[in-house]
Amino acid sequence: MATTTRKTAGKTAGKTAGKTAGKTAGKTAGKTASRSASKATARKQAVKMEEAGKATPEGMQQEARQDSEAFTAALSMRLGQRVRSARAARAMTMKQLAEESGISLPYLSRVEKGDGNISIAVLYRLATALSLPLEHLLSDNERYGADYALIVELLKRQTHEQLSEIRQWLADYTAGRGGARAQPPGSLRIALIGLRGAGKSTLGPLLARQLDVPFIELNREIEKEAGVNLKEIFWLYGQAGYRRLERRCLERVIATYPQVVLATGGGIVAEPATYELLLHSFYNVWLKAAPDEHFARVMAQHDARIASPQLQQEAMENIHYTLEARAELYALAHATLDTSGKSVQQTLKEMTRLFARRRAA
Ligand SMILES: Nc1ncnc2c1ncn2[C@@H]1O[C@H](COP(=O)(O)OP(=O)(O)OP(=O)(O)O)[C@@H](O)[C@H]1O
Ligand SMILES: O=C(O)C1=C[C@@H](O)[C@@H](O)[C@H](O)C1
Ligand SMILES: [Mg+2]
Repeated sequence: MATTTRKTAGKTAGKTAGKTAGKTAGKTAGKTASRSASKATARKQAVKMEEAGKATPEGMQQEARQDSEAFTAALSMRLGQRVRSARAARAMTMKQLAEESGISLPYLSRVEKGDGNISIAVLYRLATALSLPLEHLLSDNERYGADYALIVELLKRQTHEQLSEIRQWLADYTAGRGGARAQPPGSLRIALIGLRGAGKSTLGPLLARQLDVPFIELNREIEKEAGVNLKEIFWLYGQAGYRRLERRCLERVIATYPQVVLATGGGIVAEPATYELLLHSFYNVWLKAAPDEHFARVMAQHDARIASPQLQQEAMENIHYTLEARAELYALAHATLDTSGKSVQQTLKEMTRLFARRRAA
């Protein structure tokens, strides 16, 4: 009885929401003739993107800059295809899915055709009715084949420690199968990672001199590649453009230097594909410091730029929350050196000891 009541209530709420969403979408589309014409053009472009294989996240991001309507249409189409194929895999009719999810049949039909500006609440109801995690409908996992979804499920059942081992094992396994990224025998690629003021640019050249290997500052390589400075790169190409250049330059450093000390940009760890490549191809050292120390060091370097108390407060807060958000990622490094309360020379000594041990091992 209780279940029936809950189901009915859910259905009614769902139907209303679905209908409203449908109506709103309908109203918007039908408002003016020119709007529906541009919608049709967007859909045509979306089909072209699909045919040209550009409906990948990267392709869509590029296209998005050119035409955001085509991007939205391509996204809706993909979503519709995923709903349709998940429904088909469960041998559910459209009517059954509409009933189970509490979404009106005409609206579901539009969603499946890629013609519904679907809300997250409706999407959640569809995912629940299909007994799928919400992200399944949003991600482009189908690109990776049927094994991928099963591997993800397997991984979800592992502990953090087991996942760490599995990642390492996978890295070795792919390297053993000719992965070009592995460190060749005798190679000594060291990457320094950490937040602003960690000491990557200060300690990097000192360590490289001691080990008698080249020192590379990744941000300088990125500037050389782009032909403009970092500030202009962000201004011209945005964060995503910077990340693409970062990836390309990292690949070039790997291909060029079997031995190197690399100072990375602080945000490299937030880009999973690039960070995986870095972890895979370098011995990574996290230069760790307390947030207050990061702040004091950055202040000492740029005090003219953050002179007002309000800006100082903002900078301090920024360091705190960025470090908190990245700590788990930085901690994946092969070694961590806590530099808080230590001089440059003390930290350098610790690094030297670390690599003497590694070479001896
Ligand atoms: N133990 C220490 N290790 C490293 N640097 C230290 C230490 N103590 C003080 N410093 C000072 O902290 C500053 C570190 O700045 P540095 O530019 O090397 O950081 P970074 O990691 O390259 O930052 P960014 O991400 O902004 O490039 C330098 O001025 C350095 O002298
Ligand atoms: O910590 C960061 O997010 C960044 C640090 C810089 O080195 C650059 O890599 C970029 O400005 C981003
Ligand atoms: Mg630096």
